[in-house]
Amino acid sequence: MAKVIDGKAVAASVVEQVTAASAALEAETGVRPGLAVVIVGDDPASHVYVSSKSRMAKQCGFNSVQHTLPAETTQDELEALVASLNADASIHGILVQLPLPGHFDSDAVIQSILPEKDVDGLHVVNAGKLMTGDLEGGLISCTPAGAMLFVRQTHGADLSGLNAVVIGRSNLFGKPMSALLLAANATVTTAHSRTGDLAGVCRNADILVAAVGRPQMVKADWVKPGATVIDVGINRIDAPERGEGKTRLVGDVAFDECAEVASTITPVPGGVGPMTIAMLMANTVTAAMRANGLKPPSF
Ligand SMILES: Nc1nc2c(c(=O)[nH]1)N[C@@H](CN(C=O)c1ccc(C(=O)N[C@@H](CCC(=O)O)C(=O)O)cc1)CN2
Repeated sequence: MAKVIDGKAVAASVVEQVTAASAALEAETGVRPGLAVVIVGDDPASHVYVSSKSRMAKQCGFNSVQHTLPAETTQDELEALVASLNADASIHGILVQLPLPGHFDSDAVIQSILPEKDVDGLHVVNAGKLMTGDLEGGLISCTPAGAMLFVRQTHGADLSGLNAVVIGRSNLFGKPMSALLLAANATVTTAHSRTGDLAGVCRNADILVAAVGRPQMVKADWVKPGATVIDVGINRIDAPERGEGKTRLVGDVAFDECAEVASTITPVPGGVGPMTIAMLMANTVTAAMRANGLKPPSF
């Protein structure tokens, strides 16, 4: 049976470090890190995530501001709000919860955030810094940064000689995850829905990262014996065994069978998910410290 990574415990230790850094910043400069979270529309899951972000920001000692906008908000109105947050010196981090309702040009909204306040790490300036191996100068997308912390805790900082396969090529996760693994010297394959013999490609991975959004797609015979398996999927499926109409969360990995083959594996829930919010806090204190001429700790 594989070692199961406790994402909640790792996230709690990141939050503890962030809280200490936030207190130190306030003691030295009188400035509290400010995080503005913007949500548009009624998506229930997004509202749960945003509430958790605002709550966690307060717990870290931040000035936490939430803007809740109706689904009918226009592109111009949303970009005007971002512009006002860009100009607000008390706000060091801006996050626009995704997905936005269908009528928005999400990329234009993200690119309107100042790169130094882009705590989601999605602005082209931050994505470009990551791509060119500048891991200290920009802000790194939260979920891949959290997943990478698990990889570092398992394999150390240098992944020379290891094959890593990332299934998924989104800007939010797959591309930055591949870039982080490459920067740590892994030999990286970014696989996706058009990859031929996906199972065979995955079987070559010492580190297998699944972010496809298809419940329990990765099976035991896709996993190299002794591999590290990181599951980024969050899928809600029917769970009639729990009663009529009940559901449960599963990842992109068939956990029970893959745990028999892997040496280390993340669960869903309680694996990568909690790291997303913890690393958002880390990015916010990082942005606030930089804005005040201080060197942030590395998380
Ligand atoms: N602007 C952004 N939008 C979205 C991001 C993001 O990083 N930036 N990521 C996801 C949603 N997300 C945060 O926003 C998020 C997803 C999951 C979790 C989490 O802790 N999951 C738990 C299970 C939660 C549950 O019970 O439903 C877990 O995996 O243990 C936190 C944050 C899309 N949008």
